[in-house]
Amino acid sequence: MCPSHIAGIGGDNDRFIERTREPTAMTATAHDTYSSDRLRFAVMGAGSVGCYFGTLLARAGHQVTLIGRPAHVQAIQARGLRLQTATEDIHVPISASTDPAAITGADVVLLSVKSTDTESAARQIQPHLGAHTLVLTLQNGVDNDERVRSVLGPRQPVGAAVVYVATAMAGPGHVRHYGRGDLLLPPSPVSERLVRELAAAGIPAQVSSNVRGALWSKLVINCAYNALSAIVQKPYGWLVQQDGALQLIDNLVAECLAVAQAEGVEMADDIHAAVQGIAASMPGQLSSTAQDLARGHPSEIEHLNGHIVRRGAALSVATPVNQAMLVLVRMLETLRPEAASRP
Ligand SMILES: NC(=O)C1=CN([C@@H]2O[C@H](COP(=O)(O)OP(=O)(O)OC[C@H]3O[C@@H](n4cnc5c(N)ncnc54)[C@H](OP(=O)(O)O)[C@@H]3O)[C@@H](O)[C@H]2O)C=CC1
Ligand SMILES: CC(C)(CO)C(=O)C(=O)O
Repeated sequence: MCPSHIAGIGGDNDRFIERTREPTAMTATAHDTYSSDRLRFAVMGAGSVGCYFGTLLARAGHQVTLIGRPAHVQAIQARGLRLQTATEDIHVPISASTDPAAITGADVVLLSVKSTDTESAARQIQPHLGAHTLVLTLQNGVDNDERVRSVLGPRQPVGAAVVYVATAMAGPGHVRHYGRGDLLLPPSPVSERLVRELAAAGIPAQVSSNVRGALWSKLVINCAYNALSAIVQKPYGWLVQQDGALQLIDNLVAECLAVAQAEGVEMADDIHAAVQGIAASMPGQLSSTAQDLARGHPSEIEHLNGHIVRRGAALSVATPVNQAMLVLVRMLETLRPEAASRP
């Protein structure tokens, strides 16, 4: 389901970008310094977020390699990546591979797997990273950068970005964009340059000294709505009209804020306004957790309400309402179609 508030779905005005460049695999170079030309990117996890940002960067002339699953890679190799937005529908030639070794030579790796796959993705790229290569997590959840660091070690540059976008894969090699598309980046030696080059590619970005607070704000929003929307398979506008739902959401938010405070997080936004704003601005939207459950995919719940419950337990903050959401979604996950068909 698309976030109908943000933008209409792009019309089918099939506008194709000419194949001015053949897709090229990233070439192995002595990769201990940033490229003096445009930064070279790799995307680990060519799903909707990675394909969206990767496509804009490739269109702007950056060398970009997508690492993804075979069906997406085959489609991208055959036809380029199809990006459909409210205003355009384009195919962009872009290098794609199923082999993580193809990231060799990247200055920046955009890690855009789901939070459930963070460590395994980090392990797969590790042998192919340059000493200077920045691994930037483009994920929901507040500890992906730490988890990547725990695999790659303290010497590898690693940072978390906050991703404000609404995208979905519509089919192999076909990404749909529904709204926004901006990034908040952590300070790093390459961040100012990244901001400039991202802007030139049509990706608004800012450097923030409080990415953690912004990630936590997103986490609180996710904890407020995602499980609830998943459990009843209903969009946010419907949820908030149900008797008692606003109180339940308030209770979820209060627990999250108590954990955040105990963690010493400086929240980046007026969180109550942000939580209310979601139902008002995305009334027709189902949460990503609801969509994952509906498709029989594992959800990121362990990194949303699950994170609050684990950190709450460690910090002696009670989180019974988040725990209820977590346990209910876990139960629904065990009932998902493929799980049910397993012996
Ligand atoms: N979509 C959105 O609008 C937004 C998403 N986010 C966050 O961004 C992150 C990415 O989300 P999204 O792009 O929607 O997720 P997707 O599931 O669309 O993309 C992740 C892709 O990575 C693939 N993948 C996982 N592990 C590997 C691997 N080792 N090698 C190759 N490919 C791999 C997955 O394949 P498979 O499914 O087969 O495992 C999947 O195709 C999430 O944390 C999400 O919460 C944040 C803001 C908005
Ligand atoms: C902001 C929100 C709640 C929008 O659906 C989201 O991030 C999600 O579904 O995971």
